[in-house]
Amino acid sequence: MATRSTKRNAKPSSSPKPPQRGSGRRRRTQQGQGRADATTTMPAQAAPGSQRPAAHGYARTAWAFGLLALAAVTGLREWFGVSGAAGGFLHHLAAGPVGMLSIIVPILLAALGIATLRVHRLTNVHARVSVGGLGVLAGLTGIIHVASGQPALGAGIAGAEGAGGLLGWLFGAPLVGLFGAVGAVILLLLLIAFSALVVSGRTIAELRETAAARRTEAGADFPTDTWPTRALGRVRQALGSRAPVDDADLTATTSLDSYDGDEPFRSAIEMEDSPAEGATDGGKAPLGASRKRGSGPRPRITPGEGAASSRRRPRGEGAASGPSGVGGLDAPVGADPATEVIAGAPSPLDPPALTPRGRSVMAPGERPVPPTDPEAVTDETPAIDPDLADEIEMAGGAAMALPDGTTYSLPDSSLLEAGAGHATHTEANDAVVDALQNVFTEFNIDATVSGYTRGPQVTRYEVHRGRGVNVSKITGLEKNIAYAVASDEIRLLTPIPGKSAIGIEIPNSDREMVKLGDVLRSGAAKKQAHPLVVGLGKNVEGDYIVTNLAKTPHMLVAGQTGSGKSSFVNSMITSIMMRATPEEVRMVLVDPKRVELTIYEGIPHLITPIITSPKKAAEALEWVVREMDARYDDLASFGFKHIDDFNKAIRAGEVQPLPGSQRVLSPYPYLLVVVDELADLMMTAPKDVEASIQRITQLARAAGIHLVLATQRPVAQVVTGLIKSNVPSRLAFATASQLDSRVILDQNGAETLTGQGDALYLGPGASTPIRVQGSWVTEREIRAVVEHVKGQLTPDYREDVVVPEVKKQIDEEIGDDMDLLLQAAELIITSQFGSTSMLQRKLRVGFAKAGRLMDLLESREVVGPSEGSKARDVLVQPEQLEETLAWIKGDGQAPQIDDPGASDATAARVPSGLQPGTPREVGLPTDRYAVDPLEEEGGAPVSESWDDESASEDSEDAWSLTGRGQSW
Ligand SMILES: Nc1ncnc2c1ncn2[C@@H]1O[C@H](COP(=O)(O)OP(=O)(O)OP(=O)(O)O)[C@@H](O)[C@H]1O
Repeated sequence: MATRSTKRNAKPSSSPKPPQRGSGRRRRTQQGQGRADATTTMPAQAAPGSQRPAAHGYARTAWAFGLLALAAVTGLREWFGVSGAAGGFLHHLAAGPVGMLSIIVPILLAALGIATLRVHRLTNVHARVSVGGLGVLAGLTGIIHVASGQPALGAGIAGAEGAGGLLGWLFGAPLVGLFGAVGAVILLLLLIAFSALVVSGRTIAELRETAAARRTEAGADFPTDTWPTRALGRVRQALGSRAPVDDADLTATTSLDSYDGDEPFRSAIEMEDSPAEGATDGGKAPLGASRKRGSGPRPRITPGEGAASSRRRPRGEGAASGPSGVGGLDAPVGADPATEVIAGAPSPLDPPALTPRGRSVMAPGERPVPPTDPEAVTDETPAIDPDLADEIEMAGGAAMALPDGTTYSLPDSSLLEAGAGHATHTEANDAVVDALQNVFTEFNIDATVSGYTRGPQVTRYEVHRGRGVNVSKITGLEKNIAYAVASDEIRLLTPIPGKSAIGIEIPNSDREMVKLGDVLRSGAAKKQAHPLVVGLGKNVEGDYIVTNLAKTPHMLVAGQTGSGKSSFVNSMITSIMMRATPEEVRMVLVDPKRVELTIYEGIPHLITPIITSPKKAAEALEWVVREMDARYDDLASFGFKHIDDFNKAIRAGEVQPLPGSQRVLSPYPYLLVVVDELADLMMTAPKDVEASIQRITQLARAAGIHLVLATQRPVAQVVTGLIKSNVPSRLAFATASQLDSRVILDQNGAETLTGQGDALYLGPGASTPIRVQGSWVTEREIRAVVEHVKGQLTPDYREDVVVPEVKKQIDEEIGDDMDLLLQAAELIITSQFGSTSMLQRKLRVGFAKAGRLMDLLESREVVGPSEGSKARDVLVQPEQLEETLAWIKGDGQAPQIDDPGASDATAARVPSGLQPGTPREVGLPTDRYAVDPLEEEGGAPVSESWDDESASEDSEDAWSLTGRGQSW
């Protein structure tokens, strides 16, 4: 934070400034290798992760070794009495402060030495352990002091050294004086207990949970409905002034401080605080004045009022004028912002009315001149703060015990890199302002570009119309504006939400990347300890945005290929790994594309291995529905409306299992179901998938189950009306057409996005989407985080999520002809007419193929063996059609053949317990139909012929014999 405020105070100035931390890093990034000399002048501690001065490293090492040496000599003296002239001094050093506990002093010194070597930055955890440890030591030495007869200090230090030392005297003597020896010991014991809790970082409720879990592991030998439990329940009831309960009513729960439904103005989105918002103009700030940024207002860039005015001031080199001056836009997207366009920006602490140069009044017609001092470029990147995990823990994140007795640690935030700085103003922006103003002048429209706010991917230019100018006149210029700024991806906002101004969003030629690490380290993310908070990105005003999936509560993510969906899904899963323990959040990942999510295989947050088969995914969704129902059953029987309240009550020990139940209640984790390609699922089992999604989305929020559905095919067949109406949050990346945009957002807009993470986010209940540049996390970062979480715990998969697939044994002979074979079987069974030539005609296949199909049907006992030119016997009844088709496909059992006559012989051949789809054993001459006899014999109909054979029996159409009406 110090870094940021330092930067904000920095005003562009020609006077040399002392180099500042953080700016050096950005300067390096921006100026590239060519400015190596500049970077070398920066202090080495400027960038986190950069090399520290050698002296600093050795000082720490020297301290560490000094402590280890002291531990060694003190240990020799205290444990073995081995020492030289310094023996007495060493003893006083160890025993003076803690008396008899001097024997543990060498161990403490050694631990301190090792910690000094290993820990490079003191965190809250270290502070907590140190304070707690000191408390334990004080309690112990105090008790020793009391137990040793409370030696007075006046009698000499030797007495104290043989008792509790100075520390024991300090704590023991006053307490004995005030409360007597027994009272003092009780207080000191309590001090020890409390300090031990502080060291462990856990609360009593958590310890109870762990103990309960251990009891379950140890078996059901621990009865839960014991008299102490009942007595405790009564005491609680009495203390809480609740209605008296009998033993059987111990399941009744107490009221919590707050319930999930208590939160007014619920919103999934969280932005950074904006203390100055509205302060400048009573809440009607023009664009830019409302920019929210950490601890200060974002500068509002106020360009000149006309293109002519821009000529009055010299422009920086490389800046062109007029529409052609949009030359900045010609720069390659993603070009190094430092070398391309970042030339200067106002200090973020300047009042909004100030120009980037810090002048308080801007003359009409003047435009801000890009300062050349790189210090003036706003570096919005928060310094790497490795305390994200600690902060989440301190903010209430539950510590998770690991099987080896240690605690699960969230990944260190330094695993996610920091991004380059954020520029609030570049020359490219000036060029666009000129171009816009020229368009208004050219078309004789009284409108002014009064300011702009630069986001990572687009800049929003604010246009104010003159008196009596119809807004539609300005919006009607959309195509001309696009032409002038040489971009077909402009987006008009009429008005900018909350402002009387028209917004024109135009892509930056010098786009910035939004690193997930920066988003998760931002104030917006730190404000919330909720484990389902994910880093969304940055909005057009440059504010970091996070969203809480628990409030979302289900999200549709869609956009054309390459638009940034998978990158968002990666950011989302990584956010969760960074902020949630597997005890808090479990995930079901569905990846029909097979490659997108493989990287997460084996993380302990998974509840089932990554699902790649669409069919299994459909089953998994059904499992989610079952899980949701089970959770609802619990909520109903314990009287809660939301899983959060239920979990809170369990943690507080306020929910007891039903009498006679051996169950140990434990909090339910949130369940996040991510489907990376919904289209694949909808193609496999549209009805089942849609029904499951509908049920989950309608009910699952209260059960702590949340769905994220991603697709690159935003069409009505995939994102059906039913799904849309139940998935309230939408994240639209660039789409190919307005139609696709409407499928996702119910409005146009996504078709104008620039791709590569540029997105519109429509929160639940919102009508206007906000534009976001999605956060970006590299595969290297993901691997580091995955490695960290996998290194601590292996996943504990639920076996019932996906039913193991019974391997189908489909005859290889069928190959690609399954569809034809099924059609042939249907024709023959429904017509009860086993004619090869009928198959030829109806399926439009050659004789050889029809014959082969007939042989395959014979092998599956659908028809009997060939009887020369006669039609074959059909062995399966029409009512067995479904069964038979399923069996041919490899599902289900072989249909029962009970034709006593014709099939006797063949029925005897059917082995019982035949595997689905397995052909029955019949000898098949492989080349029986190799040659079409029709062709071979000049077309003479020697084989079965539909007309001839059907007539051969009694010259009647055989089809009509089936009683199914007209022949085909
Ligand atoms: N937030 C982002 N920041 C910077 N670049 C991004 C971002 N998101 C995506 N990109 C760029 O766009 C490319 C495509 O993104 P991604 O793979 O996420 O798209 P997709 O929509 O999932 O495509 P597909 O459907 O084909 O998998 C990425 O390789 C990356 O170069």
